[in-house]
Amino acid sequence: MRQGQLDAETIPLRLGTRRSALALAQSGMVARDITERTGRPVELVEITTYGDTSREHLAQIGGTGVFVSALRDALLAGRIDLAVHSLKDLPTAAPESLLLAAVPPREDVRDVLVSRENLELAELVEKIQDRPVRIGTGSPRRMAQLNAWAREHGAAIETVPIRGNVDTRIGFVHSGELDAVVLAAAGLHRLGRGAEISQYLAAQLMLPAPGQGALAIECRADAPELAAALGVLDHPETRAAVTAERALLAALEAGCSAPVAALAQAGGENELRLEGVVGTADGATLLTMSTTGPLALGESAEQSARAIGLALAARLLDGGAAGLMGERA
Ligand SMILES: NCc1[nH]cc(CCC(=O)O)c1CC(=O)O
Repeated sequence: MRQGQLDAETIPLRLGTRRSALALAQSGMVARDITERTGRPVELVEITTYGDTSREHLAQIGGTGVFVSALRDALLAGRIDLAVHSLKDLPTAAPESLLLAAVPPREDVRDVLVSRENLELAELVEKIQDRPVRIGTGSPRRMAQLNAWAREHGAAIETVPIRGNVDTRIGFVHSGELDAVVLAAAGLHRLGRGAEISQYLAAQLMLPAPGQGALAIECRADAPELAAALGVLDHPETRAAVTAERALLAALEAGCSAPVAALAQAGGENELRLEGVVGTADGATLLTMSTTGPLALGESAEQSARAIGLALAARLLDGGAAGLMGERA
């Protein structure tokens, strides 16, 4: 215990983070933000997760949720006061003992291509005629949409499952093993590596993952005062958007095991427009639907956003999503 510190507000908040460059960058930004906006000092506590050390493919060790559970364990054990996650890695089922204290403003939601000679997708296809264009991604969602694009354009693309941190993935392009990799713009921006982006993929080509580009700041439910203090970092429009996207994902997870993409964006006149894609990883089937609903803020915000996600999920399931097989994005 520190001596002479009677004022709890001067004791640093312990912010749990993964040790990857991206996690440290994200956590550092949130830590600075908290200190700036609440005056409270924050210290980073590095937590090693199984996902950081395992060489197995993500799908084999249960998806990106492995990154989250070690942080949640540390929260529940009282080793840290708050955790920062990439929202897209957060399982849709939240433990009741934890609170989503804040969802800060979203970064760029798009996926991007980092490619050899800085070429765009169409240019790669044009240039490489003697073999399929090799594009690295371990995400069935990205595979589905890349393969659907290839079918539509009569292009030969081979999606190559890869994993690892941003450096490792981009390294496959520099080594010549792959022609391109697909990554989230948000991660590269936060790492200060936006200059390496060869192409921003439009949502019509590559709808992002539910929650992509957004962060989640989580704390224990038995710390309501801390949750309220962290609430100054919350961006209600972003929270509403990711709530709709994640409600859609949760409903589809219950009904099918196909890759899912979803993006909600505030439109004019206080509307939230939600688009969803469900497909097969080979891109042979891609089901795309959208809906709009009220962008409610305040008391009814969560329920209203969830309803939009559930409504679109129901339509997608009706439209055949339930019959699509494959792995989850
Ligand atoms: N699944 C890993 C992951 N989780 C969050 C991001 C990027 C940052 C974000 O989307 O918020 C990434 C890397 C990527 O998909 O390129």
